[in-house]
Amino acid sequence: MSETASTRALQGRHHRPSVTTAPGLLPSLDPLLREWVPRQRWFAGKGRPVTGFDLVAAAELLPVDGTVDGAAAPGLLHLLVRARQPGSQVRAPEDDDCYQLLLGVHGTLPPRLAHALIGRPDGGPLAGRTVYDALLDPRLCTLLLERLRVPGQLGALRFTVEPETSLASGLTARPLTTEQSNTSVVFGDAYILKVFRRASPGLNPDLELPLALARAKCSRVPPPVAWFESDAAGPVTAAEGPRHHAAEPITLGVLTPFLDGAADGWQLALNALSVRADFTGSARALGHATAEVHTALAEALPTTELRRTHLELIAAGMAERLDAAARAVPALRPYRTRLRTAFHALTTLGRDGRTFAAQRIHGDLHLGQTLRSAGEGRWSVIDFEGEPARPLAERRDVQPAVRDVAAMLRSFDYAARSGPGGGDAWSLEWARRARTAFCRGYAEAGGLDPDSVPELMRAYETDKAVYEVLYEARHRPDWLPIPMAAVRRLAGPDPRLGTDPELTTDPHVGAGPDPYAEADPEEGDSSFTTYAPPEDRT
Ligand SMILES: Nc1ncnc2c1ncn2[C@@H]1O[C@H](COP(=O)(O)OP(=O)(O)O)[C@@H](O)[C@H]1O
Ligand SMILES: O=P(O)(O)O[C@H]1O[C@H](CO)[C@@H](O[C@H]2O[C@H](CO)[C@@H](O)[C@H](O)[C@H]2O)[C@H](O)[C@H]1O
Repeated sequence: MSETASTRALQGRHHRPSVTTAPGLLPSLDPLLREWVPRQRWFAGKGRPVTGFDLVAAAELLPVDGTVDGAAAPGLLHLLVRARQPGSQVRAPEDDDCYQLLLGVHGTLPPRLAHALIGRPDGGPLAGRTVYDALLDPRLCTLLLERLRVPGQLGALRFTVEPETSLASGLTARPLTTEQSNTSVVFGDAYILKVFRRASPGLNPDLELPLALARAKCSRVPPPVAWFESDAAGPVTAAEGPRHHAAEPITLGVLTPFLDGAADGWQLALNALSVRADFTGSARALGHATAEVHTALAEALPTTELRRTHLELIAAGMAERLDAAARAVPALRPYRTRLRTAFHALTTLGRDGRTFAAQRIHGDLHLGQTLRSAGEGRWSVIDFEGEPARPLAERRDVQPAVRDVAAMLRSFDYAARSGPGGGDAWSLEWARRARTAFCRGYAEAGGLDPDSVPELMRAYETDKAVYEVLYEARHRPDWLPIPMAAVRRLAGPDPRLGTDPELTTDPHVGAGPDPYAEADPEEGDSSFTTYAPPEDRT
């Protein structure tokens, strides 16, 4: 759409009461949303019925009865709704979540948007019209970008542009169709807008950390150029933390430069596995990039020293998550006692007087959160939101940086087990070498050598594997065997059953060679096809 047409569409607002204040709006949408929301990939409360929605905030971004050049034009509604999910036996952090919805409203839906259909309300102010997911409609996405280009306020919505930034206009929108926890739209290969689906009061780390990194001149993370927030103080659940968060704005979406042609680390790893190619050069460069990000975060944002009480609390949190996961996933139960030894080890360290540095970290680092640029082959890190299921306050807390390292090590294991080799001996050795190379790169670039903190690494890798078990059980049950294999490995041998063969290469249980002490990953290994990724030049 041209700039003039999109500007006209934004200005085509009629002076009449907004449909968002009509009392029947949410009741009329309720049955449609109850059917549609739980089917969405981003819906966090899977497995528990939704009995209704409460309206937290609503805004009419484009009038529902607007016209452009005399023709009816789709309306655009912005809603924050809280999903009621009562009667759950286990209270998970995401209970009664608030979701951000962008709804297109039109007379009829063109066939190209059939996949975006939500439904046709029977009554209320939208009776007889078609309501659909606006983020799947390129035309409405382009208009959303126009709104984002202009700093200002619309009701509770606030739009901000980073100072001294001029945003291109009239760019064609391309909604992303990849599997993700939120919804992203690419604009003309210049920007990508990430629209957060779960709306938690408080600054989202996916805005906070990239902004801090950009201001600290760290070039490993695409810098936010514009964002939008809501000042609506909706109902707050215990899961979201202390009440004072209700007064904080809710981060709703962030626009960053799009790294055109970049390939994500997950795909690159699977490609390497499919041709039986070594990945150590890439993994090592990724370790460098991760250490650079950690160093910049430690310089830009508060840090602390974790002592006995902190370590006890961390270990207790890990044990609680293990118990909650074991309640939800019975397959985890036989390993519970042995997994806990990793957490006890942390407590013991604290009691022995050991301390560890803590800082802001990525919080959910895995290969899919890394992008390698097309030309230089330079790694960038994205998606600083943290683990989506954790409360925001916890995701914004300082933590040992090696938690990210442990999470990335899990990702190499995931790639080896889900890739073409399906976890055969060659693939597992590929993962072991990639893990070693990543740790080496991380230490070389100034990160804490993971080999120097084996107890911390084991505890965080265990905690991550437990998180993954729950994540897969909820979202991708077919993938459950992958973290369960790690659980078996990390639990160590069952004294009643003897040694698990996989333990011979485990880094943390002391049963096999220490991969962090491995020879130079760049040294050839005849069992590997040589793989030469473009050099990371920084
Ligand atoms: N700046 C960017 N440039 C290019 N692609 C990006 C960029 N940011 C995100 N992506 C792509 O969008 C996908 C989803 O982004 P991500 O932030 O991980 O969303 P989510 O948290 O919803 O999973 C990523 O896997 C990546 O392929
Ligand atoms: O990328 P998200 O922020 O949505 O993270 C969630 O989904 C991830 C999967 O898409 C999940 O990651 C797990 O699977 C990955 C392979 O798909 C693997 O590389 C990771 O190591 C593994 O943890 C992530 O845990 C979850 O929070």
